[in-house]
Amino acid sequence: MRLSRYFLPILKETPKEAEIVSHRLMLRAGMLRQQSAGIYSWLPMGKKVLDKVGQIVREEQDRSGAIEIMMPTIQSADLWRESGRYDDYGKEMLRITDRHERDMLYGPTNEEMVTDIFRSYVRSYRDLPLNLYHIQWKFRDEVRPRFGVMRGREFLMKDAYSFDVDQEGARRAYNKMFVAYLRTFERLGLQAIPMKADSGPIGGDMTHEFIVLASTGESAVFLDKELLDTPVPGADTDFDADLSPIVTAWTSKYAATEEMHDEAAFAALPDERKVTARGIEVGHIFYFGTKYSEPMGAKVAGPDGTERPVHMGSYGIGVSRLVAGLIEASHDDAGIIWPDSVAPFDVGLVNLKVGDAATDAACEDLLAKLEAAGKDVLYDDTDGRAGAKFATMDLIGLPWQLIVGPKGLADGMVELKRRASGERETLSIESALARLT
Ligand SMILES: Nc1ncnc2c1ncn2[C@@H]1O[C@H](COS(=O)(=O)NC(=O)[C@@H](N)CS)[C@@H](O)[C@H]1O
Repeated sequence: MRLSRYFLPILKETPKEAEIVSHRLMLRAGMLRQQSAGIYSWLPMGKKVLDKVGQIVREEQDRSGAIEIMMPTIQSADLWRESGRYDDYGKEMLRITDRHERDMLYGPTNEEMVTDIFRSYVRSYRDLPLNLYHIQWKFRDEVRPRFGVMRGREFLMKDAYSFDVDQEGARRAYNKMFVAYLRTFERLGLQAIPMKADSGPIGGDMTHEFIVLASTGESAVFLDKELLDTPVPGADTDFDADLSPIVTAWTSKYAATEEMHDEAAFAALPDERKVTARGIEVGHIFYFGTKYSEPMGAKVAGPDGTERPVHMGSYGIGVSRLVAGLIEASHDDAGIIWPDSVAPFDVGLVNLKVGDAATDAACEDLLAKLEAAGKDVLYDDTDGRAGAKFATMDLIGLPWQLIVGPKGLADGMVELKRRASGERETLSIESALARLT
């Protein structure tokens, strides 16, 4: 992509309304534009990252055996009356009426709708287990949306829903999602720790929040340092095997958010293992039994022929929140530092002397070769000053900068910079291509 033909509205100043670094950097790097409180347009580079995050989430859901669907954002209030949540949900729910005066709403989540889909087709335990998910926009009329997309009103969520014949089956579904979440956040380059959450009226131990440690996190968290070294299951994980040993390894050490913190238990840890930090909740998984299947009549006939309501769980990941979370976890004073897996472009190609025939030719050749090798390149072919070009590249956080100027070219050399380490290397064009492809 040539920068001269792209749409990258970089801001020179730091927007004063942005209180946390990810909000500041997303605005300055031309990724995002606020349209109204908590509601944003995703500009080209922001959209690219959002899609890459969503794709990694999708791949790990699919790997675990979950099946993708797409439910609408607008829902009928009738479904929510069946579950009894229409009145409970309060002011967070955006309630609307259509031209026929029918009560509708912009979905904050989809338990009722997915249960309606399930009950319309599934009748037998032989059709279980089943996990349906989608990656869809939600609306929650937060009283105080803030921190940019970290706490928005319209936000992108992956929400999955599992259906099983009994609690044991539901635990297996829960464990699959637990492992899928560990893999997802690791692939995003994040250290996300599962923490026991409040299981509410359902009770039990099957509810965890996945927390990314970051200084601007909204919640205080307490954990055993050994969790930071616990291995994440590999891509060859057999999701049909018993995953409980993995879940036990991650849940048998102390980890709690403020609301669940047990000071005495934490105090029992040796000092060198006590970690107190702030965290960002990037995922939340729940088992809630027959809470929706009972009132909505989602049931299956068991092996003995008797009908029973299915046992369900729901599993959310904040896809748009993750874009901000990634920046909180990976930035420096110069700007964003994207992990390779979600970077909007793989390489920033910088032409230090646009209009100089040799430099232009070398850049065109490098662009063609890198793209032919499947690399996504942002080529800064604008005629700005070198300093401004470097500042932009550091701000937008591409993993590699390939810098081409007439002096280096005279010796057949170019400069390669690794954004994360700041390491710069002068090397031949061939060597640079070899490093990048
Ligand atoms: N206002 C918001 N802005 C951005 N992300 C949010 C917001 N509210 C929740 N999220 C993200 O969405 C994830 C799931 O949301 S949730 O409320 O915890 N869970 C659910 O909605 C369940 N129904 C999961 S299907 C959260 O872990 C968080 O990462």
